[in-house]
Amino acid sequence: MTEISTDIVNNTIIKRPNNSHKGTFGRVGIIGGTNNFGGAIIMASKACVYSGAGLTTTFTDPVNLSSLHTHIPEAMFVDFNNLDSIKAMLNGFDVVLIGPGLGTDENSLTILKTVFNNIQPTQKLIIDGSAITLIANHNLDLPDAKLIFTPHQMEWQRLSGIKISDQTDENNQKAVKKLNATVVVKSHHTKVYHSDDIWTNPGGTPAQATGGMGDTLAGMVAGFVAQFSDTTNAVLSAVYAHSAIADKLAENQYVVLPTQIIEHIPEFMKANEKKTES
Ligand SMILES: NC(=O)C1=CN([C@@H]2O[C@H](COP(=O)(O)OP(=O)(O)OC[C@H]3O[C@@H](n4cnc5c(N)ncnc54)[C@H](OP(=O)(O)O)[C@@H]3O)[C@@H](O)[C@H]2O)[C@@H](O)CC1
Ligand SMILES: Nc1ncnc2c1ncn2[C@@H]1O[C@H](COP(=O)(O)OP(=O)(O)O)[C@@H](O)[C@H]1O
Ligand SMILES: [Mg+2]
Repeated sequence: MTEISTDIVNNTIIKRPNNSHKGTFGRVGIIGGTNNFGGAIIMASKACVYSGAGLTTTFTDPVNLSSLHTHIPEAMFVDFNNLDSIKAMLNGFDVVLIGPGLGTDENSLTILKTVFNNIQPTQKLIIDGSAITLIANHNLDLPDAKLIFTPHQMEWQRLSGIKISDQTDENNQKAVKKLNATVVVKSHHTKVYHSDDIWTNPGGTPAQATGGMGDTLAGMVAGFVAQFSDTTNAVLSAVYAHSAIADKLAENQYVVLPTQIIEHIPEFMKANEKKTES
């Protein structure tokens, strides 16, 4: 087991090339936010944009539209009930994130199945929150894509069948290999599993125990994976950055809000960028 180091982070966040444009930094589609979970998709979308993704499109319930644009006008909007739009647009994304606030009703299931049936093997698909619960509840087959899961311990129990008390590295790793995915098992001491490798996140604080904290992480993972070529290192760097920002804020705050973490992402990335252009 390896601790995620600042070396990984500093070598992942590259200095941006001068001859770049928004297309250089990835196109991301983010899907979720039923009418009662609009905050989740707004936080995920904002975290993705603030992490530097070039173009972010949010597929959500139309009830969230004005709120989404008030908080993050940089994100584009598509009605997630329009399955034809999902089908037509999905393959234009480098990265798709599905699940924050998606909900677990029939409509949510239909949206998830539409994504699974249309995603391509070359695309990166991040699966979080309700989408994980839906896969477990309906025993869904996973699509052929580059899969990244970001469950908390109960979502991991639902997906893997491993009770929280039995979630040892050995048991988790066996389940991860069957999924053929990168898995971020979130807790007060988050671990990242990929093939034979296991990383532990050195940071994190109970000041982070607020709804929306994982939605924010999922958006950061999407933004990092969209920009940085080594996908595993991008995931590790997002996990590290999320808690490192929180730890810093917690020096002076009893509670750290997800939206406060989001505001500090660009500053963290600047302080931790690679010193030479690559
Ligand atoms: N503002 C918004 O729009 C928000 C929208 N949200 C959206 O809501 C959807 C549902 O997600 P969810 O995580 O809230 O509910 P669920 O999947 O039932 O899991 C909770 C159960 O798991 C248990 N548990 C055990 N270990 C745990 C651990 N380490 N971390 C966390 N939980 C742990 C826990 O145990 P307990 O706390 O009761 O002890 C409880 O029994 C999802 O789409 C999400 O994106 C939220 O993000 C909130 C803000
Ligand atoms: N006590 C804690 N110490 C460190 N990190 C925590 C603690 N409690 C929660 N977190 C972090 O907050 C996030 C919670 O994710 P999740 O439960 O999916 O939140 P939500 O779905 O409400 O957005 C994870 O990244 C987890 O590691
Ligand atoms: Mg969550």
